[in-house]
Amino acid sequence: MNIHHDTRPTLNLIRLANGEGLDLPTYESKGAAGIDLRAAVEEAAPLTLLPGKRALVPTGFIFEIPEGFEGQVRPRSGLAFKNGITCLNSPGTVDSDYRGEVKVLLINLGEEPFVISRGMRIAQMVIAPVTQARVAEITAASETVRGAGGFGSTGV
Ligand SMILES: O=c1ccn([C@H]2C[C@H](O)[C@@H](COP(=O)(O)OP(=O)(O)OP(=O)(O)O)O2)c(=O)[nH]1
Ligand SMILES: [Mg+2]
Repeated sequence: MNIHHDTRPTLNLIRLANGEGLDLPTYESKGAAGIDLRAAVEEAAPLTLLPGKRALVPTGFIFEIPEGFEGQVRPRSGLAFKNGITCLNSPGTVDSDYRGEVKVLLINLGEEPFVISRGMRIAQMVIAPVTQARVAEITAASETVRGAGGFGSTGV
């Protein structure tokens, strides 16, 4: 007998009033890395993002990111390629202790106005493990071959 345990961490979602009727955010293909996030703007009031402008777009859900993980809010490449729409703070960080609505900070880097309608898939969230380091102040850095060289110090 084969017993398969689902070892994936659980992502609890809480639907907010503005998320009523929206599809549950989900992986759109079997191997998708990100969960697509949908715009919870009002049906009757699509959001027009003018060139160069930004907007914080609601998703209609609280995501309870499991402890030891983060949610990375990333752009969708199709919107970026076709319309110049991206996430200004990419990748956005959703902390595991955040209990507010997940929002997406979109910016229009294209040349045309972009209309965001209710339910449009505007970004994706990748659930990724994080390590919290123990922070310790010391007085001198240890020596390495690289030393302070950076920002192209090894050539092109
Ligand atoms: O794209 C994003 C980025 C952040 N957040 C939420 C979840 C995250 O846990 C919280 C804080 O984000 P961050 O730490 O990046 O922003 P901050 O400017 O440091 O705000 P805070 O002082 O609240 O930590 O805002 C989103 O909903 N979407
Ligand atoms: Mg912060």
